[in-house]
Amino acid sequence: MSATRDPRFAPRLAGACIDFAPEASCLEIQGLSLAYGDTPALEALSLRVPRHRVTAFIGPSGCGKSTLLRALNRLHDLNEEVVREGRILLDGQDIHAPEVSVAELRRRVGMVFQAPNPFPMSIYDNVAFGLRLQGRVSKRKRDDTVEWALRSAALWHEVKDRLQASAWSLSGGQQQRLVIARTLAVGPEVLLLDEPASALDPISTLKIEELIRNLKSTLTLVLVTHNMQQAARVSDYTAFLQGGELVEYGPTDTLFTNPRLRRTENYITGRMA
Ligand SMILES: Nc1ncnc2c1ncn2[C@@H]1O[C@H](COP(=O)(O)OP(=O)(O)OP(=O)(O)O)[C@@H](O)[C@H]1O
Repeated sequence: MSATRDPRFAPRLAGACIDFAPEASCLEIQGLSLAYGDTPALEALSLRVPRHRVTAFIGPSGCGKSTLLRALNRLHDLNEEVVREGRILLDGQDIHAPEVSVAELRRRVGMVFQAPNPFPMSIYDNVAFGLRLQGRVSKRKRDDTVEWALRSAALWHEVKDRLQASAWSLSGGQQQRLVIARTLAVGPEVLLLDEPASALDPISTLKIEELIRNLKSTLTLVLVTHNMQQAARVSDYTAFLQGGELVEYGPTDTLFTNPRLRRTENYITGRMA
């Protein structure tokens, strides 16, 4: 489905930022400011992330892309230096509300990092890991879910005959797809991807990009990338950040071909590192 054919996704421009109807939004960031001690990293940032779309965060090094992504599943909770203001809503619920379980939030909002990080165990056990933590699941159900997750991560055909082999025997690209399968196995609604292909060769990168495009039929995806061609290839919407601020947010094709602000244009045409 095209990003613009669904009327809920019709652009509502406010300045240089698109907005979505609340019912079309999966995540809503409201006035989020975040500092590491005295050093501000995000400044009163507001945006809605549309459901079942790929949204890319781009911007120069240090602009706050990863900080923002990590805030979406509360990865800053253990950093006592971090000071936060503002709210993040997942399906309308404040993710910092006292009744929210962080473990359940992280099940619903999965995260994949730059370097593949499979656990030191078999391929099967990696994917089954989260299911085992969830408690009693029959072996039959576990086997079915492991197969489903590996198929969804486009890895099943490469590993189905060696599920008991060590995950570390896989190539880097296969390991990253295994990590995605491990995340999918617990049934997330959102997948956060922090430079998921930057450590991979070009063919593995294309496989991850194809996977991201395919997963949006069932998931909401948010991608941090340094690679503007990658953002252009896989995302429906792009948010450009600079100095911790949201500068421009719009449909990816518009933002790359006809940005509304000079700051965005300077960045995407390479006039700024
Ligand atoms: N754990 C931390 N402690 C202190 N400062 C941090 C921490 N993590 C990030 N920062 C600072 O916060 C700012 C934003 O960093 P962040 O990693 O979010 O940027 P980024 O856009 O993802 O950068 P890059 O593209 O280089 O990964 C930077 O000034 C960075 O130095």
